[in-house]
Amino acid sequence: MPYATQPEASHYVAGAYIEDSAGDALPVIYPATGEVIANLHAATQEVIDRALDAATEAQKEWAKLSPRERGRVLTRAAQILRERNHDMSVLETYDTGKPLQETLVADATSAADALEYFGGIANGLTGEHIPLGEDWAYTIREPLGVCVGIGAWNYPTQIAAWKAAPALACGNAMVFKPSEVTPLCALKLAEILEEAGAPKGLFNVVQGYGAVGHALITDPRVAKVSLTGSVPTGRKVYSTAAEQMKHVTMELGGKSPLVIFDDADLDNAVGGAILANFYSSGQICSNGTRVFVQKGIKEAFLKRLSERLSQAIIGDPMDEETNFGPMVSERQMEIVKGYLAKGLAEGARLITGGDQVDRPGYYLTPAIFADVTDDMTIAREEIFGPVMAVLDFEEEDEVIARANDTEFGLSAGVFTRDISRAHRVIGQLRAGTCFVNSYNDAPVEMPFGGVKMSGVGRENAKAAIEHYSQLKSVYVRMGDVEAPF
Ligand SMILES: NC(=O)c1ccc[n+]([C@@H]2O[C@H](COP(=O)([O-])OP(=O)(O)OC[C@H]3O[C@@H](n4cnc5c(N)ncnc54)[C@H](O)[C@@H]3O)[C@@H](O)[C@H]2O)c1
Repeated sequence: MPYATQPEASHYVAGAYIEDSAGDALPVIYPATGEVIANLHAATQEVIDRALDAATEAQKEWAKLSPRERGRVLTRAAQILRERNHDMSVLETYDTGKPLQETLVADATSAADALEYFGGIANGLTGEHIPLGEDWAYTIREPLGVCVGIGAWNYPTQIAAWKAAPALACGNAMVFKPSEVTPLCALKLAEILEEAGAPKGLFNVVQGYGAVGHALITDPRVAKVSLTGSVPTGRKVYSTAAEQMKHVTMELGGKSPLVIFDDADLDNAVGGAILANFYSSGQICSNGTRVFVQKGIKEAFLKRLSERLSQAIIGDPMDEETNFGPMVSERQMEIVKGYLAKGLAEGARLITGGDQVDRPGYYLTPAIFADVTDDMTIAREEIFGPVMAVLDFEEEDEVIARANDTEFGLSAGVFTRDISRAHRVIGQLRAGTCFVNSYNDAPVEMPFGGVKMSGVGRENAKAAIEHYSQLKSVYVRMGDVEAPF
């Protein structure tokens, strides 16, 4: 292996790599070959304690710094990340299997964007002055304390940074637990933050399965948990956090609608549907996997889509020509195969794809089902793989009702040349993150998150500040106190 994928140790705590081999084995598998590329261990309670103690100590000092000084550390970390973009992208590809063509532009770069953004606004996080006649009040925006971040496996660098950047900007410390499937990238982020001047213990990484996540969120030293994961995990984590009244951010799953009207620009709509279903081999929470296509454009849409899909270059993700990589794990590939079989059994028409590629690793060709109906399993459940379901519709009101008929509400998109219709429809779709004539853009300046079962709270943009800080109100009396006795 030309690139060192085995880290010095499993965890990064208080500014150093530490190991405790008593923890459960955590092998790291390269999805493109099935090879083990690193051997780690899940954190033991001792490691968890050390991380939470270090974070508690570091947070006190960090919160005393001026916001400008905190911001400067984040901005410097962004710069280092950009300088190391190539190595970070290679590591992201080893961790996830996503093609280097993607990771070079979407992962460490997005993480750097977040650090830069929150570094930039740190010194603008002020309270307000409230005039009350002679008296007055003011508010102070205070940190929460120690925050726990728990990640999913599809965007390991980005998820870690999207949580760390606003948390640290607000004066919090963080203990981050990456997904057990992709544990490598967050360790590098911890190194870089410290190199940029973050105090030891401010951002710690502990590895582990769900039990480690559970131990972190039940610990009284923790003030907040931000989870990126599935709805079933979100339910558990939210209810556990509620027992100690902890703050939460929940970035969960989706089954988002992409609505294509027959006046849409065909190539843009097809491009949008590809981005909404096949980028990162379909392993994106906000994907528009229910593609509602108006009857007038349906056949042309399917034809153009099939043509463009034949241009997918499936292969070695380290080859920059490759634009479609493997699934993250054998388990995920088997889950997706199960959905493909259900789609066929329930009567959907497979237009193309869905085959396991004859090579090592966990490759499935991108699949399109047409004639999908609302009640089919592939139209109701999150698949988290390269499977597009195309559903027909005729009327605007009809498609809005059907698009909203889901427990999820993460994202939604509309393609049409009629600008009034675009905004009218988006206005009625129950989703947190929406797109007009586009899909899956995630600039850090725009809030990201879901409604209904897809989540609570928002990441990115100024909105994230609300979720990593709390207001203290102070009433100031200028005159004498009048008491009844
Ligand atoms: N909304 C978003 O921003 C977003 C982004 C990416 C992925 N996702 C969602 O993530 C899911 C795929 O990721 P996944 O398979 O890693 O999700 P998952 O729910 O299986 O795991 C997510 C994380 O939670 C941890 N975990 C599991 N049980 C836990 C428990 N009881 N207590 C604390 N932590 C626990 C896991 O170890 C992992 O780190 C999909 O549903 C996808 O939609 C959402």
